[in-house]
Amino acid sequence: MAYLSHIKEGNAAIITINRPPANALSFELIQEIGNLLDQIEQDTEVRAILIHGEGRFFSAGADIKEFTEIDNGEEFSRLAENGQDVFEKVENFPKPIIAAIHGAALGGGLELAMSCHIRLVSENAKLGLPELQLGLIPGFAGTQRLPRLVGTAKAAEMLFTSDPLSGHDAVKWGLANQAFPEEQLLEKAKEMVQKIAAKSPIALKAAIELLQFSKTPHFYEGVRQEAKKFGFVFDSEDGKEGINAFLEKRKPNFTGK
Ligand SMILES: C/C=C/C(=O)SCCNC(=O)CCNC(=O)[C@H](O)C(C)(C)COP(=O)(O)OP(=O)(O)OC[C@H]1O[C@@H](n2cnc3c(N)ncnc32)[C@H](O)[C@@H]1OP(=O)(O)O
Repeated sequence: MAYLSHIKEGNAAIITINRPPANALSFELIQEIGNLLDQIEQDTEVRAILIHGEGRFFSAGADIKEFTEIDNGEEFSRLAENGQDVFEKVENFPKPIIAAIHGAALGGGLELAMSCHIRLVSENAKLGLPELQLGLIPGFAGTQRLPRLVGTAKAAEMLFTSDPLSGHDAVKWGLANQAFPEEQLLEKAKEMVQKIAAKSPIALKAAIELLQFSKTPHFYEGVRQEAKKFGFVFDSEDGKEGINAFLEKRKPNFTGK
């Protein structure tokens, strides 16, 4: 089943995520992102990429329904490592990737968006890492990428409260580059991707490689620790309670076990 499609417009590739109802990032969809990027990397006609979501949201995060198929924390840690690897490929991709975010980019959806080089948002979009609401923590490098963008204090507030930022506030905090009324977002994002695609692919690749040096060895150690702790919290009773509460559409009752 293909949840991603792409079309070429000039020297840009426009990727659409289409997995109703919420573009939740299933294991399969995350693999598809990696595979499609491998394909696009070889396509010399494509010099810049735009990724956006079909339907109501950019992406509401990892597929919480699939979490119930996972038996133990170790498997959950592997799920995190796999997502981290694909999103690292996104951030290291030799051609610029813009995320156009409407509706919501939550959890893994925001982690995907944060691994893109540029984020354009609709003013009313919701951007957040609400995993603690599920008794979990982010697992696709969100604990490391969010503070790089918004600072540690704001990242702590967003993690601890699970409250998302509006698109407007995401720009204020440096999480997004620019905000537009939702009906203009795609058009504005397409204008930007075409502007970037007109640049030298050699210079773009060099600029991306240089931007990666802002990631210190601590970033990679933090990402490794995140995957470990992602599995650890999954094994707690609170982790099960949070996931069940979401699926049963009720508030979780966390006991600290
Ligand atoms: C390592 C990474 C970890 C993670 O990413 S963990 C996941 C983090 N994400 C979240 O916790 C977000 C969860 N979703 C929500 O908070 C809400 O949803 C929204 C704010 C996105 C939308 O709310 P509303 O407009 O009231 O719609 P609705 O009825 O809640 O959702 C529509 C349908 O979409 C499904 N859905 C939403 N998010 C997810 C998801 N992350 N995984 C799987 N399904 C999801 C729902 O269940 C429902 O489906 P149905 O109509 O069949 O009841």
